Amino acid sequence: MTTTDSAGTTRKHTALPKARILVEALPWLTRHHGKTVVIKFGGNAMVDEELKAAFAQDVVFLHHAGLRPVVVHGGGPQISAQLDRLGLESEFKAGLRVTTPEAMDVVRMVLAGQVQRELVGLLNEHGPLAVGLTGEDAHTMTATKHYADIDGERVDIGRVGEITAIDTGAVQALLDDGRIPVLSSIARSADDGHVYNVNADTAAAALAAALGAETLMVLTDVEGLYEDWPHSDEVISRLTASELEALLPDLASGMVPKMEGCLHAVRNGVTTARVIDGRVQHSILLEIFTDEGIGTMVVPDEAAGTPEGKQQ
Ligand SMILES: Nc1ncnc2c1ncn2[C@@H]1O[C@H](COP(=O)(O)OP(=O)(O)O)[C@@H](O)[C@H]1O
Ligand SMILES: CC(=O)N[C@@H](CCC(=O)OP(=O)(O)O)C(=O)O
Repeated sequence: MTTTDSAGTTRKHTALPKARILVEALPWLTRHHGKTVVIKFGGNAMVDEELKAAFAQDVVFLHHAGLRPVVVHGGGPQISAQLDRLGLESEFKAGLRVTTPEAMDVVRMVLAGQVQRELVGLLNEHGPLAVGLTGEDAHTMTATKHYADIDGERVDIGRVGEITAIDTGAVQALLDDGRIPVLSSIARSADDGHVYNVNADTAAAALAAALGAETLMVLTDVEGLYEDWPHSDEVISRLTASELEALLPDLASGMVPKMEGCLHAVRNGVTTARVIDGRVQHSILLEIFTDEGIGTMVVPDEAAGTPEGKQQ
């Protein structure tokens, strides 16, 4: 926009579009204030340094905007790379890593010792905010051994866990203290004392439900849930829990735990679960604070009649 004053001087105003963006954020700031948002940062979305730094900025922004962000991180590709360096194979069944006791040591080392440390470090460049923990800490997550269901058969896939209980005490205390909890998806079993490898999408969804979060946001390396993957890249922008349930048997690999997690979350009190493209810089801010919803949004059946778009 330009203006011309009485002396005939023309000035270009560049600030207005920036102000518009801030004003557009106002209703979303009001709506989300004080609400808990669980953000799952997938290993495949952690592709470069700039993206990781932008992710940290977004999470810190949410914190300063009055939301209560909780990060659950993945690290599948990072675990596979380390196993490979050690000459150990990566095998997946039903979308889950077959985890031998030897591989479990590597999973724990990479998630808690490498990926979590890196994210905590990036967040803490903005202040003393992030505190890392695993599901083992303060019994935040308790697991039991999970068996994969492959064509109706119960298959042993080693030290893979499913969550049986969540104690939100430590996470709530950190949030109340103005911190940003960063969780690795590892949990101890109360049955046998072993530490188990839990899929990070499943862990994030279970935590979102236990915390009574408003939003579960899953950042990955695709635009959202594709309708006919891998044949088309048409993203499903919104679907209800029942619609998602009907789709689940046809989903493949990495999307299975993600969409099962979204379903679990919205069936257990979370208002919306979203799968968004973590390769887009500042995708979290775009999703939370602007009118343009991106990715796939899952809503409870009761919300079926509400308008399209970011109304939840
Ligand atoms: N219907 C689908 N829509 C989108 N992606 C799909 C679909 N089915 C399978 N995928 C695969 O799921 C992958 C994401 O899951 P995953 O590799 O586990 O990522 P992350 O590390 O983010 O958890 C995508 O890169 C894609 O290859
Ligand atoms: C049981 C199981 O498969 N656990 C995952 C845990 C990490 C994870 O989920 O990472 P992403 O989110 O990056 O895929 C694994 O070992 O790869």
